[in-house]
Amino acid sequence: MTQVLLETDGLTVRFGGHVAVDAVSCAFHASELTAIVGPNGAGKTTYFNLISGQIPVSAGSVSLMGDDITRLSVSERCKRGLGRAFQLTNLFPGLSVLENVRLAIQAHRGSKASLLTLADSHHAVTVEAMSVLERVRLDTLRDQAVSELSHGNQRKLEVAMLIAIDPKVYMFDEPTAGMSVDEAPVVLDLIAELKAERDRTILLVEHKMDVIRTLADRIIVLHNGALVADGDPAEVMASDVVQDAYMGKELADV
Ligand SMILES: Nc1ncnc2c1ncn2[C@@H]1O[C@H](COP(=O)(O)OP(=O)(O)OP(=O)(O)O)[C@@H](O)[C@H]1O
Repeated sequence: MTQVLLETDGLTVRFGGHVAVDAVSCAFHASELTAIVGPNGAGKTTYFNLISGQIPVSAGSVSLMGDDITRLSVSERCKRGLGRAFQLTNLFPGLSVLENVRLAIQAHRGSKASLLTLADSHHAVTVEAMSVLERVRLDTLRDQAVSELSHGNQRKLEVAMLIAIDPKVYMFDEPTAGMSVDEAPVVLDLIAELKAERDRTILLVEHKMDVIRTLADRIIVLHNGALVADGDPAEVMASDVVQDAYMGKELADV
């Protein structure tokens, strides 16, 4: 088994009396794409929010490459290699496509950029940004203001900005939602490439079964905040527990 990059142990959050994520223990490995599925309100987005630090935990812990990051801020987690698309990297609508990616790269480089001369740094960042934009097929729109992009292209730009900061763990929450049929494959191909090329852990919250079938190495199922199934996609999707969860039946016997 490959290296564990991310792990949650007994991860729990309560909102008043409601347990939205209930003692979820799970390890995620390098080069593995895990789809997180479950019916509406199962706790998938809340589990993501706990991992990325958007909300504090009630109990349990999150570890990244063996380090406990449970008390770290969103930006500290990001610096350590946890990258979440669509919430982490806010777009700057008044700036161009290229400037948005340049800013992501510069923020990621931080003090390292000061080792280069200003002119060299500017050129290097532009070259890197253009290479990322080519990957998401947005290079021809480099000078367009983000506010003028289609919804699908804005989401592709968010993926580009995430690739630019090169995280160890990628978190995607329904990455193709709202995209047209010709836009979605570009993003799905990219996600598949990231796993193969960069040896990264990818977590994907997804409802679309065709996307899960194409990309997932593993599926975990949340139901009423608890982890109720974990394993090979075909077996998990065929299991009684998943059939019951999606049919909204009781899972008292799990
Ligand atoms: N900040 C909050 N305060 C109170 N309850 C919350 C909060 N955030 C989430 N919840 C509740 O926690 C439960 C899990 O919600 P969550 O959005 O994580 O589910 P989900 O599996 O992502 O659903 P969907 O597939 O519809 O996006 C829901 O009952 C939701 O109402």
